[in-house]
Amino acid sequence: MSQSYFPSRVSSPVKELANFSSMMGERQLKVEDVQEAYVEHKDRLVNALDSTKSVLNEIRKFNKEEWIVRYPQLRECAFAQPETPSRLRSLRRSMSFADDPTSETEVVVKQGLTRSVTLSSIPDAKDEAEEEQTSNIEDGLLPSSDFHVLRLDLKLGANSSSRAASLVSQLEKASIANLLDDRIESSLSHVDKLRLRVEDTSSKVLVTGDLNAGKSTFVNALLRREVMPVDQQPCTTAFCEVHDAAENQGKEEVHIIKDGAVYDIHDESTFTRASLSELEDIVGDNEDSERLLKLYLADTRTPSESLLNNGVVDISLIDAPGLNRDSLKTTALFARQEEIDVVVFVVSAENHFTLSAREFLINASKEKAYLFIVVNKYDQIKNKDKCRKLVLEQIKALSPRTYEDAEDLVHFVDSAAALQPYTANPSFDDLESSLRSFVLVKRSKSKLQPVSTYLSNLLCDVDLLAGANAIVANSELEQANAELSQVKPVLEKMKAGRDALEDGLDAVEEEGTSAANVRTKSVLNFALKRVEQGRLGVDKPAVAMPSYPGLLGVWNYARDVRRALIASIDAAVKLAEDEARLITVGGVEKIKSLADSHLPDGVERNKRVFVPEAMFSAVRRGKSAMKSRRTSSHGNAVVAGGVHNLGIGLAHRADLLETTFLDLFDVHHQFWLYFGDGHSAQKEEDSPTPTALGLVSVGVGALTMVGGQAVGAKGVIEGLIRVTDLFGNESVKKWAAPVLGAVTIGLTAYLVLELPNSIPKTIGRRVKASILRDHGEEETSFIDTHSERISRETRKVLRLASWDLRGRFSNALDERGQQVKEKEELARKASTAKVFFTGMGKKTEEIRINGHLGIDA
Ligand SMILES: Nc1nc2c(ncn2[C@@H]2O[C@H](COP(=O)(O)OP(=O)(O)OP(=O)(O)O)[C@@H](O)[C@H]2O)c(=O)[nH]1
Repeated sequence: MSQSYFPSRVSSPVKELANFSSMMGERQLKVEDVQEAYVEHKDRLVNALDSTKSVLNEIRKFNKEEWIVRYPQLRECAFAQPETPSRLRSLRRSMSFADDPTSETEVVVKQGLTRSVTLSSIPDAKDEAEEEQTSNIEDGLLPSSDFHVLRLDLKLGANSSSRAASLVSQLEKASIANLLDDRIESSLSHVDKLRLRVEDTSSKVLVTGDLNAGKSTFVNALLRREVMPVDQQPCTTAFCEVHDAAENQGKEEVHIIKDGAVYDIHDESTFTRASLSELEDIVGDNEDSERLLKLYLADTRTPSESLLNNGVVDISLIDAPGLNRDSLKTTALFARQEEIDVVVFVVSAENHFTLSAREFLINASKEKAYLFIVVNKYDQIKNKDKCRKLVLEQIKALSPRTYEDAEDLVHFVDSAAALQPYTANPSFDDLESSLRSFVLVKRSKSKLQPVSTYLSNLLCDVDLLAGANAIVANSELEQANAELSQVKPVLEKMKAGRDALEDGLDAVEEEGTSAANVRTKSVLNFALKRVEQGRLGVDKPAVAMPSYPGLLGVWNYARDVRRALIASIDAAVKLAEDEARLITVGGVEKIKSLADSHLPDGVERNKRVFVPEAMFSAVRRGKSAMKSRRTSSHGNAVVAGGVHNLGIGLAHRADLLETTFLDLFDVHHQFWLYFGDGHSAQKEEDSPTPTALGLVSVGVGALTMVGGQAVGAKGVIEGLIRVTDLFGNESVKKWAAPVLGAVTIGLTAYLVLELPNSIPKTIGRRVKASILRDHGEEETSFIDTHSERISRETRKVLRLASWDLRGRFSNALDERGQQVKEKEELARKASTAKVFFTGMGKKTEEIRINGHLGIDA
């Protein structure tokens, strides 16, 4: 089944009015039937006009509020396949739009009473259209693929400059839609006028003919009253228009229209009133000027008898002057007027057609194919058959179509006799009946048919417009849906993954930060422990542990050991930072992979390259920072630790590098290790130079150290007390001093020999103590400060990276959300438009069927 935007044409509409002419041929035709058919036709047309109006208004409203209606342009299809049958090729059109002339779609345009536009890619539609087209061509309907009524004059003509033409092609959709709206608006006002015309029941019958042919007598016979003056000498030149007195409030009267005035029954200034009895004089007085008189007559006969008061159409009879050279032009002009529905030509059976009559008839038959001919004074003719034959032959030559319907249109009568009361005059009755039907048929042709044709054309245009727009709407709907099917899942996926991304980023940040923290603590803990033991804090330090140069170089040795140990702490901090860098690199990589799995294609990834080396550095701006500046390999970057006096850069601190005597013999340490509370020792280490007490302490220290190792602290103290006691004894004094001196010297020698081992430990302890003192004297403080600093920096970098991803994700989400919203809106509009335009095709079809449009009435 083909996909068509319109229903298939419903066939066999009622054809009463189409059969009017043939009805004319039926002698038994009843006047009432014709009247009824006319009224039905009129009512159907009025309904069709109203429905068309509402359809046009709907399009205008839709154009303004919902959808910019596109204006299609159809051209002979340039790209139809050569093997396509020529008949089918004639149906193919290349459709483009005025606002987009370059994009062409091949369509099949079904033309005829109805019109549909179908995509040529739909095979069934081609076959259907082909059949339709063939039958229409056979019916004499020529194919036309352009607009009839709603045509927009977008082309500036062949002579227009190419610049102007290109301007036209660049017209925007909206401006073309506005032009279309204007066109529809003017069409609507035309529909209003047509409605007035259809509803206007007045119809004029012009009675003219040769001089003295008996026109006035004929008019009087139709009225069954002697109203029009007969036998006027010389011939009258006035046009007497006879109306039903009902139009003049039932009053019988003559209105003489003033020269140059446009007659208005309600405007006294346009005419002068006179009584019917004055008519003869008025007509007689107006011999030289062609005046128009309005006669209002009361016709008392029933509607089925009366011509004037027939109940359907307000017929007015116009008794025109007899044709002569002077009046010929005026009468011919009069006959051409649009409101003249029927021309009744009165010819005398005695005289046949004069030269003026022939001239008039030839011209009139061009304008009005059928003429109603009254051959008057037939009673005067002896050889009636011969006369009839001769007259008909003349008519055949003058108006062939009238001749064809001669039985209805040519009447041989005796008008004078029709005026005789109580006299049967069947031929005149027959004439009257035919005339009345003819007036209605002609009226149908002259007033209803043009309306019907206009409506048919207009509805065809609506079909074309709706069909083309339905195709556009459908393709926009398909496109919007296709785009939605791509964009929507992306949006859904992003929405669904939003929490996972948040959790993932939080986890990366937390894990990275905590890993850096733990790792720093472990590295520094390890390093400090080793330094305390007199070993380097890291395995591969930049500054190696010096080798012991001997007693003479002990001072330099101590200084070098101190420097190496301090540098190794620096190295440990650096190591912790390096490890944090690695952790950060890992975190950044994880964030990248989160970006890959959560950011849709086409979203730009973070282009900034992460430089781990840039971590733990900051650009110094303040002067105060100059003190601890430490230029790194990254230009102005200063290692953070150096800036904050937190560790890295210890090897550059003069206070820490200063070597003291206590580095050689840490007497206080040893002493307080055994005798103190373990805390006070540090206080004593503030003194950078050896004091007297310090020197004395060396000996005691050495003693205690030796004693501590050899005999135990308690034993040494007890020994010392005993030694003190001995000094009180005079005999002991003599030998005790040399012995004590010798012991001291021995012990000192021992300590000196131990120096290569003890110095690193001593210095290590002192260095650790100094560093810890710098950091609030809490052993963990130094480590915590660094682990916090390093983990904070790690968090900072990871947070920046995740913020960037969050930002990109949120922007992409908003963008996709917006896209989906836009596409959904597009799809909604296109879907509404598709339904609207498809429905429009159905509506025009209904109007056509109900209004019996496109039928030759
Ligand atoms: N016998 C006979 N005489 C008729 C007939 N019709 C008209 N007449 C006479 O013909 C004469 C002229 O008739 P009018 O009706 O005045 O003719 P007209 O065509 O109106 O004349 P103009 O307007 O002057 O051209 C009158 O004397 C009528 O009585 C007819 O059918 N039979």
